[in-house]
Amino acid sequence: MHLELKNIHKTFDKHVLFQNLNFNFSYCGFYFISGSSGSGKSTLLNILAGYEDVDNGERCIDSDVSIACIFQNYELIDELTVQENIIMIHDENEYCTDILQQLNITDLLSRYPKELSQGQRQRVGIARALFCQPQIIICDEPTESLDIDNKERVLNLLKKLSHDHVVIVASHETLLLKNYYDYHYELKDYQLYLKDQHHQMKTMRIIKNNSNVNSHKTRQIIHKIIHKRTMLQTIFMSLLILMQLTINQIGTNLFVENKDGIAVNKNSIYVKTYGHNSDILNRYSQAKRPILEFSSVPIKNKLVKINIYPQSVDDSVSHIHLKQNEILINQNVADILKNQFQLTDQELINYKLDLNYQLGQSQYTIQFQIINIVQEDVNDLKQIYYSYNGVNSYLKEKKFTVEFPTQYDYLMQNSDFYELQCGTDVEHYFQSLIKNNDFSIQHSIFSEQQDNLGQKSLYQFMFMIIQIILGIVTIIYIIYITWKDVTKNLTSLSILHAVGVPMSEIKKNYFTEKLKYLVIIIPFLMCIWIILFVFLHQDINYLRILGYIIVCYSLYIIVLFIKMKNLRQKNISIILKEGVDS
Ligand SMILES: Nc1ncnc2c1ncn2[C@@H]1O[C@H](COP(=O)(O)OP(=O)(O)OP(=O)(O)O)[C@@H](O)[C@H]1O
Repeated sequence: MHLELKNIHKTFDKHVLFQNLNFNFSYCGFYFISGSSGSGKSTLLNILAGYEDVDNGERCIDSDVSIACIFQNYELIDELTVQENIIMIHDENEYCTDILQQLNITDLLSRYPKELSQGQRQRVGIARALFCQPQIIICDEPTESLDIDNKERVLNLLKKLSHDHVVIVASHETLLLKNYYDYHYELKDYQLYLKDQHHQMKTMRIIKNNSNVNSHKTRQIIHKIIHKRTMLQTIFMSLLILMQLTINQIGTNLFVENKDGIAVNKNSIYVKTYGHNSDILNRYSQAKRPILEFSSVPIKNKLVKINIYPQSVDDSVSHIHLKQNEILINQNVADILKNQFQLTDQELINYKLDLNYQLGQSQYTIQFQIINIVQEDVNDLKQIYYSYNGVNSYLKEKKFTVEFPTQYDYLMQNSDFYELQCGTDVEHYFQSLIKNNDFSIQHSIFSEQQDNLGQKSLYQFMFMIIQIILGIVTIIYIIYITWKDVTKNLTSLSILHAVGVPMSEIKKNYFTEKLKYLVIIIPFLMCIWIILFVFLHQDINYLRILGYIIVCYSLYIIVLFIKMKNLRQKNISIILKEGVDS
C-alpha cells in the first residue's frame, strides 16, 4: 500500500501553506495531525484525499487503494434517510452492522438528516465513510460536536480500525487523542514534524475492497436526490411556456384580421392561388389582376361593414367613369353617413372618405371623394365602388420600399388574390372552379371585424408587453433555477463520489435523470395544450411552438452543461465548502 506526498507546494492567493512538504502514509496506524487554526490541516487532508490541487509536487497513491473521508462538515444528503445516507451504493454485511452498533446509531436509521442533532449527524457521516470499507480513513475534526461518551466511541472505533488501516485524524483535541494515536505530527512552518510516536511503523496489510459500484443503485440515489424538485421545476417551466403560447394564441386571434367574408359581389369572384401558380391562373382567367383589399369603413371610430369593390367596366350600377380618387356609394351607405354626420344627400356629394387597405404589415389610407349616390336593388347591402384603374395608377406612382419601388409592384408580387371576371351566372362558374383543388375561391374580400381601431392598437401593444415580460421571466427562471439547483446537487453528487462512485458514472446518471423530466413533462403538457386548442378550432402555429421549445431546452441544457463542468475530483473540497456556505 502506498500513499505518499512528495515536495508538495501549496498557496492560496500568495498565502503559503506548504513548502516542500514530504510525507509517507504507507504504514497502518493512527496518525494524529495537530496545528494551529489556519495552519492547513483541512487542506492537507483534502490533498491526501485527492480533492484539492497542489501547485507543485506529487501525490503518489496505488491505484487499488481506496480512501474514505469524514468531512469536517459531515455532509449528509438531505433527501435520503440516515440508512440511505450510510449505505449509499454498498451492500450491508456484518462489518457494517458492527459499525452501526459501535457508533450507537441503529435507532436513527429511519430519520432524515434534518431530524438529527449535530453530534448524530457527525456519527452518521463517520458511519457512511466506514461503510465504504476503505484502506485509508481521513477524518477532519471527527469528534468536534460530540459529547465525551460519543467522542470515546468514535475514537475507540477508529483506534480499532487503525490496526489494519491507515487512519489520519486532524484535530485540536491533543489531550484526548494522546490515548489513541500511534504517531503525532504537527503542521508548522509549512511542514509536518513528528512530535510523538507510540509504536514502530508497520507495513499495512491490504484489505481488498469488495464493494462494487452498482449502477442501478447510483441511479436510484440520484433519482431520490433530484426527483421532487426537478419535477416541480419542470412543471412550472412548462406552465410558463404554455402561458406564453396561450397569450400568443389569444393575441393572434384578437389582432389578426379575420379573412372570412360574406358573398357580396355579383359580377366578380376572387381566386386565391396556392403559391402563385401562374399556369393555373392563365388557365382560368382572361386577365389577371390583383384586387386591392380595403378594410371596412371607420365611421366615428366604429368599423362599419361595407362592401368595397372596383367598379366593373360593364357595371350596371352606373355609367359614370370614375377618376383616380373618386367613389360611388349606394343609398344604404349614404344613409349611414347622413345619420352619423348630420348631412343632407346634397352635402354628401364631394364629401371626403378614407378607405384603408393593408399591404404586408402596414396599413395605408387613400382619401376618396364621393361623387354620386347610386340607387340599386340590394336590400340592406352597403356598397362603395372605386375606380380599379384609377387606384392602380395611383399606387404605381406611390413609393413603398426599396425592394418594391411602388406599392403596385408589391401588390403584383406579393398578393395572391386575383380577380376573375365572369358573367352574371356566378354560382355556376363558382361550382365549376371549386372542383379544382389547386386554388380556393372566395366571393368576398371583406372582414367581419368590428373593433374600435384606437383600442385595438392599445390592446395589441399591451399583449406584446405581456408576452415580452413572460418571455424574459421564463428565460430568467430557466437559467436561475437550473443554476441554483445544480449547485445544490453538486454537494450531494460530491458525496456520492466520495463513497466510491466514479465521476463519469455520476455525470451520466445525473444527465439522464435530469433530461428525463424535460423529455416527458413538457411534451406531455404541450400535447394536452394542442389538443385543447384544436378542440377549440384554433389555428396553431406549430413552428412557433417548436422554436420556443427548442430555445427553452437549449438554455436548460447549456446551463446544466456549464454548471456540471465544475464537478471534478479536484473541486470537491470547494464544492463542499460552497454547499455549507449556501
Ligand atoms: N479555497 C480556499 N481559497 C482560499 N483560501 C483558502 C481556501 N481553503 C483554505 N484557505 C485558507 O488556507 C488556510 C488553511 O485553511 P485550512 O482550513 O486548511 O486550515 P485548518 O488548519 O484546517 O484550520 P482550522 O483548524 O481552523 O479548521 C486558511 O488561512 C484558509 O483561509
